[in-house]
Amino acid sequence: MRGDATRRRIFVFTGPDGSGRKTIADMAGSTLELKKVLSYTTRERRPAEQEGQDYYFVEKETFLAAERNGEFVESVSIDNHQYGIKQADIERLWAEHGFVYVILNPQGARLLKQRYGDAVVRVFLYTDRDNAERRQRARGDGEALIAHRMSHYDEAMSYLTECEYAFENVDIAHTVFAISNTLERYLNRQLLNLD
Ligand SMILES: Nc1ncnc2c1ncn2[C@@H]1O[C@H](COP(=O)(O)OP(=O)(O)OP(=O)(O)O)[C@@H](O)[C@H]1O
Ligand SMILES: Nc1nc2c(ncn2[C@@H]2O[C@H](COP(=O)(O)O)[C@@H](O)[C@H]2O)c(=O)[nH]1
Repeated sequence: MRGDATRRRIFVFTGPDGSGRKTIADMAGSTLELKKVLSYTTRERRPAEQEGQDYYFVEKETFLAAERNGEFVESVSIDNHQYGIKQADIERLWAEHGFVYVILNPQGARLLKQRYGDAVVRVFLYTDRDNAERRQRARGDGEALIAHRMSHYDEAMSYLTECEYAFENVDIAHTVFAISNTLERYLNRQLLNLD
């Protein structure tokens, strides 16, 4: 059975802003056929984003009611917006698919690890400050927002040593290949355990 405790893993992609977490997580997730656990957020949807594919976009009142109801396994406030992952979503996808992934900031990654222990495998992605800034600028982010995010760069980087794996994301294809190889071994190990 795919969802039993020995086959459940949640791969958490984390790291500083601009390191390429979303890009790499979605490519590695697709390569390894992992299911994505979507976050709920109160921030506005960006033009390129789709409801139910990038996030579940909800009103603040809806988010807070779910939070009071204990539905989130972790929730954080970033730049006055709420973000969170629901326990029911993780457990449903575990039951259906076994191997899932999420994209979280280091604070959320830490909370998820506390909650699910060995089922959580954290993949820390990083790049140097110049690259992180350049990438945000290249996608059109404003200077004030970039400066604000970069003020958290050192704090986010300090989480690297707590994570199970860390990869410098220089070349996208190379990074996805290295991560997929690493996590593939995880999936195979689980398959062998069942034999
Ligand atoms: N190795 C890479 N080389 C060049 N550009 C990259 C690389 N990885 C990602 N990018 C680009 O950098 C930008 C930021 O990537 P992404 O959105 O995946 O980062 P993130 O860590 O999720 O950051 P944020 O939370 O700020 O969105 C995107 O435009 C993406 O296409
Ligand atoms: N702890 C959590 N962090 C989350 C969640 N969903 C996204 N994120 C992180 O938020 C920031 C901003 O994301 P953006 O899409 O608004 O640019 C980024 O660091 C994400 O990784 C969540 O549910 N919990």
